[in-house]
Amino acid sequence: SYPKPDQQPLVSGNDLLDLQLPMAGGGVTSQPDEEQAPELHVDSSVGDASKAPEIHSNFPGGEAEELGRWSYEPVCTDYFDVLKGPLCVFTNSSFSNGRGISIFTTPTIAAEFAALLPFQDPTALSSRGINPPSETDRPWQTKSIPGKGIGMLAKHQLQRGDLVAAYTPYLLAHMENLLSTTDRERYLRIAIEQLPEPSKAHYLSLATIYGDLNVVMQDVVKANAFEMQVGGQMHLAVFPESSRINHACAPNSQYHLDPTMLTHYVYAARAISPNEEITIAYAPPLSLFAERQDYLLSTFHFQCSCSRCQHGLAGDKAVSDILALQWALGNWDVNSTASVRKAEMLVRLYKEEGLEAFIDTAYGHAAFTYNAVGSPRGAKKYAKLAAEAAVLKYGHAAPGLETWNELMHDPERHSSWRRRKDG
Ligand SMILES: C[S@@+](CC[C@H](N)C(=O)[O-])C[C@H]1O[C@@H](n2cnc3c(N)ncnc32)[C@H](O)[C@@H]1O
Repeated sequence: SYPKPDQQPLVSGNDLLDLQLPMAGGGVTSQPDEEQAPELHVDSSVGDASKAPEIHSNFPGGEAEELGRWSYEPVCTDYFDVLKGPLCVFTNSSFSNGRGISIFTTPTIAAEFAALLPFQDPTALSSRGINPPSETDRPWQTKSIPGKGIGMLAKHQLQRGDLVAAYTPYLLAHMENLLSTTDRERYLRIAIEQLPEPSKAHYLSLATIYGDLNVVMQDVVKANAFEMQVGGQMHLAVFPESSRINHACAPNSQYHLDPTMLTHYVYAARAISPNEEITIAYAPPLSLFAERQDYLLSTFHFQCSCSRCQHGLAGDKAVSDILALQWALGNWDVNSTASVRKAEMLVRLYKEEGLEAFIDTAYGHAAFTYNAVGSPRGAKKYAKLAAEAAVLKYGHAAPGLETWNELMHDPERHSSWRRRKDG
């Protein structure tokens, strides 16, 4: 069956700050949860800094060669039983031609980071077009947008599938709830201070939610971080260039993260005109108007006035129609009302609602539905589209690719073949 397409939410569900900051607010940004993909069912308060513990280095081992790949001796917290180690700041200033990277994590996980290709091969990122150094190599520029702060605009025409941005983070921070806000701020400050000067200044120029200088390092994380899992542990990552991409409920772009390359990719999900704003979804696209508004207001402190939100409650009809169609198409019981007409309607609704960034779900349902009524032509067509859409959304390790391949090349062998009598 086609595995669940969890969408990487923009910044994530960690409650850094939330437990301890005296302000109201939601969690660190989280990428919108994706609607379940088709599945074939056969049967502290911000305290006085003087009270913060002395920061000391207790990096286990500490041998020169062990430290060699980090530009500074790691600065560590006390040992945490639950982590089986301390949390330390690891900085590599020469990472990606002097862009730099700081990681706040355990020494064990830091060793896993250090084993990744971008740390091992200095050309691994540049040879793949990641972190392009020159502005002329970028298809985007930034501009102040009324009511939204800074935004990212297309410099020229882009087509669906075109790469918009591919960048590594300046900061990766273990998603823990062990430190007080004050202590965490001290370590994150060291992480940012140790970056090369332009990167540090770039980090500090990014948007914040609260605007409280006492917690500015975490505030930037809250407004800009995405979740990235490395070493079996979720980390929050700040990708400064892509951080300028504002939200829309019908976004023209989609992003995914590749933890092996430590890279955040953004692709055009539909045609984008020159000077059009590039947008991604911070909120789950198939949630209702009020739910999206609540989420964006509580988590990011802004009121969304995007095209879908301007339709307000009227747009909810399309959401419930989409959900109802997906439910019907995912029902494999004998009494199912699934049909190719419904599958085509689902694809059309995704396009009409501007949800091309999430259309893999609709294409997947259509591929199964055509195959289930014994139409290999329709199954192949939609399996190909589902595969392309899944790669755009998840990258080359997208879930379900094997299924789409099988349906593309040998639909009759797939368990959905002729599973429904008529369409
Ligand atoms: C990741 S940043 C995006 C870039 C940001 N505009 C900047 O100036 O750097 C997230 C913040 O941008 C603003 N933002 C993003 N999308 C928005 C939208 N659709 N309408 C209004 N503000 C938005 C909010 O202040 C949000 O907390």
